[in-house]
Amino acid sequence: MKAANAIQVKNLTKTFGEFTAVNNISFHVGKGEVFGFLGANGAGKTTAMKMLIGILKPTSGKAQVANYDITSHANDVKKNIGYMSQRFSLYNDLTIKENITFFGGIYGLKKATIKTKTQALINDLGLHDEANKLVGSLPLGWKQKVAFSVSLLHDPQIIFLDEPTGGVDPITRRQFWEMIYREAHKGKTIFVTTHYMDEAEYCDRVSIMVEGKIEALDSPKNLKTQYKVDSMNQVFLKLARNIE
Ligand SMILES: Nc1ncnc2c1ncn2[C@@H]1O[C@H](COP(=O)(O)OP(=O)(O)OP(=O)(O)O)[C@@H](O)[C@H]1O
Repeated sequence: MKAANAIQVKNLTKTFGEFTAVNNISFHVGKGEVFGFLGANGAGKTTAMKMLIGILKPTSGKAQVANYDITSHANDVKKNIGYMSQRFSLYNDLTIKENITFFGGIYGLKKATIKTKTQALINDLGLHDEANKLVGSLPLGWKQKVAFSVSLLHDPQIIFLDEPTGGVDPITRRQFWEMIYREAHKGKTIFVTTHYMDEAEYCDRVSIMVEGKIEALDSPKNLKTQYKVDSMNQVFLKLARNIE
């Protein structure tokens, strides 16, 4: 497996009883790449992502994340990745500062580092007036921006984002993607699932999962050429919904 890749997946499969949720998928993600992981509801994205972040054991196949085997070195994988999901991110009943301190502690950062990082994060996001407010009182878009920054506190090489912008307005989504690009330019690898096809256009490469299998994988430009359509939305509809 090539060391230059941040993620390397070979014949990864997960079955639940008779049902195959992830069916023999193989792909790689290069360092510093923004990789979109798409699929309709139930296609198997979350199951695949859970295996890659080391919390679900594959039935068969192999994967390396940050050069660690996801089965034999799951704890090393966890230390070297950031994770953020739309469903769970921050504690609503803690302030922004308290959330940063709490997660910094979980990531094993020293007190002084947490203090410096807290200030940097608040400065970067321009959240001086909100730093001592409960996260629950913030608009969703702001929560997600803070959650993304918190997922970066321990300086992970790879960041997994599971529908990070679900339910967020278009302007905030655009700002969120600017944050993603900034991290990619620093050399971080971004693995992101989304249901927004305009966001798929922002990815360097995109894979589309259908019923547990990866049916397409290429840059948005090449996929549009391959499927002879003008948008990623049409590519997705052709594949995931089987519409001709
Ligand atoms: N623990 C489990 N036991 C049995 N079936 C499961 C389990 N986890 C997931 N599945 C099934 O595997 C399939 C893929 O689910 P998964 O959550 O990975 O899809 P997804 O692509 O992430 O969908 P969504 O976009 O809705 O989150 C679904 O049919 C789901 O019901």
